[in-house]
Amino acid sequence: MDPRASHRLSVLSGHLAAPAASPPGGEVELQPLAGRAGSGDSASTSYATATGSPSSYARVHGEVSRAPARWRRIATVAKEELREVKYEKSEGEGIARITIDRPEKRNAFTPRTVMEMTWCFADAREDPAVGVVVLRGEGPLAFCSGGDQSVRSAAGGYVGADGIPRLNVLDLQMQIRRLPKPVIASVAGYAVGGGHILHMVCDLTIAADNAVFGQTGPKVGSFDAGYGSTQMARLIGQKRAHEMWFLARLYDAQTALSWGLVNTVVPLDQLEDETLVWCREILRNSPTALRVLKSALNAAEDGQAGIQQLGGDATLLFYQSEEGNEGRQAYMDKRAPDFSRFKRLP
Ligand SMILES: CC(C)(COP(=O)(O)OP(=O)(O)OC[C@H]1O[C@@H](n2cnc3c(N)ncnc32)[C@H](O)[C@@H]1OP(=O)(O)O)[C@@H](O)C(=O)NCCC(=O)NCCSC(=O)CCC(=O)c1ccccc1C(=O)O
Repeated sequence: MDPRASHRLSVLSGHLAAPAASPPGGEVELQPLAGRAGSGDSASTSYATATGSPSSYARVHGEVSRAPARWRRIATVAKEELREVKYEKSEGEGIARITIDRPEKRNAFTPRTVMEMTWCFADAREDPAVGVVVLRGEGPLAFCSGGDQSVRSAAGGYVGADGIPRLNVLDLQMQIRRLPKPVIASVAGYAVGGGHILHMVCDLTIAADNAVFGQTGPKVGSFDAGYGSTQMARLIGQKRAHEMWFLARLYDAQTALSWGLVNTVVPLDQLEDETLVWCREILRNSPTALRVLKSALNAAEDGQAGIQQLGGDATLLFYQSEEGNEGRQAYMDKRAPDFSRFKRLP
């Protein structure tokens, strides 16, 4: 563990020995996350204190529950049976979980896998009960090993049952970027090639300690000159991005953490729990704040499309305001709008 985190934890363990008063609902209590290996930084975030005792915020909110979720499997989405992806929602919690389900191929994706993921992400976006989406791979060996090379065609893409070559993962990347809810990549095992890019376009990445990251494109005659290059350079810097693409090496989870490619690293057997805790912590926060922040954090990188997303959020909020509705109502009433009661704040 990071020595700073270890020091903070030991300082705080004295203060946290007795559970804090539980807020109504009793689901949470303040206690250290014992045995957690992580970046240290994130492990200690909830406990950071300037006074030596838990802050009033920490006392009120406490730690989130680590109880297992109750997952409900959804077998059909958009009237299509899911064959290469598993889709689940947590009962009563607001978490949607999408699992690439081709472990025998290290979760490599075909055009069909990508379409199924697209349907699931669209469903998660539309469902008002969903507040956060998790993307992961089936089994401990791979998050995703990129495009399935056995269906890659010289005709210019990956080919499915319809015989049409596609690079539809590029649309999926944009869908994740523009989904107005947080998306977390939960990575066990290999995240390589197009699979590495998928985790990079997610908002957060939680890695197991067996996770391995890298691009293989130059070795297999492929590259991603879109987000796969630009987002990588934003995350880890130009020199490292050049290294990652030019040498096409694979890197372990600790290296990925030190490079800023992932948010935290946890033991493999804690990956699911830790991902749940992050989801639950996010779900406590204001959905509108999260939505606007996601747009804002992506706006500069995404150029006009990013500003459009952020601008859309502003319109959405304005449509909910009295001032916005005065304009609409006046039009419907066939009268001049009266905006005089709305202040021009400095
Ligand atoms: C992932 C490995 C490092 C794992 O190694 P190991 O644990 O030793 O397992 P293996 O024995 O190699 O694999 C088990 C089994 O799975 C098959 N398999 C694994 N990955 C793939 C794959 N990507 N395609 C097809 N099959 C795969 C493997 O052949 C084995 O099958 P057997 O029948 O048992 O032999 C290692 O497997 C590995 O290096 N895999 C290849 C990684 C790779 O090169 N991926 C493709 C990179 S290119 C890409 O993803 C482009 C995608 C794309 O659509 C795109 C296109 C254009 C622009 C942008 C994009 C974009 O994605 O952004």
